[in-house]
Amino acid sequence: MSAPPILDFSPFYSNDVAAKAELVRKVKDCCLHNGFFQIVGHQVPAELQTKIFDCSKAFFDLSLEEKSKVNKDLNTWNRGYELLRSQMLEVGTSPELKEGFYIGEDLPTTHPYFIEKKLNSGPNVWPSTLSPSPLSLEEFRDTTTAYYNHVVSLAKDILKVLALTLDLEEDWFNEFTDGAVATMRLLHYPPQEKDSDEKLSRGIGAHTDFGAVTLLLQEEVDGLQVWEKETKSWLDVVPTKGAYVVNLGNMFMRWSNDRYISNLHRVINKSGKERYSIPVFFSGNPDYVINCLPNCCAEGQNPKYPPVTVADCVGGSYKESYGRAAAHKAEQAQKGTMTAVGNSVPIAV
Ligand SMILES: O=C(O)CCC(=O)C(=O)O
Ligand SMILES: [Fe+2]
Repeated sequence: MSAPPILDFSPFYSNDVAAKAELVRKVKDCCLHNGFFQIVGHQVPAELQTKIFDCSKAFFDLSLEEKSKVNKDLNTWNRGYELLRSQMLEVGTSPELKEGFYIGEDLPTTHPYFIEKKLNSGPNVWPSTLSPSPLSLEEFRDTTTAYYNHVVSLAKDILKVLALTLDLEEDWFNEFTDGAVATMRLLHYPPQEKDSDEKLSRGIGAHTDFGAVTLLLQEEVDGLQVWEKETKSWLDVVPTKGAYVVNLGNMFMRWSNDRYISNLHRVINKSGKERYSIPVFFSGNPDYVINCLPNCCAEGQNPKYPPVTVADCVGGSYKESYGRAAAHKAEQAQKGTMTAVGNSVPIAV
């Protein structure tokens, strides 16, 4: 088996019943194998994909002082700038060589999700300048918002296909996708130093994603790798222009009673170039209760996991990973090897 296969998603939008059934079959194979596939033939405009990378570069080119004005530590609902080395997903490695900018649905402070502190919900935060980039702040906001909406809509279409892979009605996930929370992060991975310790250095450490499904757009620089347990090796996911790398998260694996896989992946940027990528994490309606999916538990057997709300399932994983980075940094600071300023990232759920 090689890197995640590239599937043509366009039959989902056509009347070609046979081609759609074939797509469903291929997606199902991937879900059972390692939970990763790539798609082309979606409806996210190529032009928007290019524009959002321009926005991402303009943001990360800002001075640290400017980026720090929208530091995500300044709010508790996971919006804004995440410093280099804030996260540590792989136990035993160094904090990760990446910086990020989090955007979600722009909910007003009067929205019930915000009032009730529901999973990563609240207003977006925006930089106050993009200078010297020629992009205006309005273009930045409009582009990132339009892109986010397109990808969230694609995620819902992918869930329709996932329903079909489980012999369920196409709209089976509607209650889960209505009022869903999804978080997008613009990511920038500076090139790893050539002499950095390979065993410890990570753009993002080996991890599985927390939510239901992740849709990732990579720019042209590679670095993403997916674990293959059969050969115990890391497979490179070479960027394909315009394609989404789609993977199932831990919550979907739990939901399917471990029938479908949430697989390990990581990023090591050895290219010597700046790497940019944009994952969108689709979590679902925070109040929805995840309870073993139909056709995922053998007759007469009990599901492996008790019911859990989306908010508890996804929120718990966030807390754990950021806590790990904070603890590591505190330890380093105590040893006098690193300052502990601005590293802990509390997440409200
Ligand atoms: O940047 C990438 O290619 C992967 C990012 C990722 O795995 C994540 O943010 O969870
Ligand atoms: Fe990931």
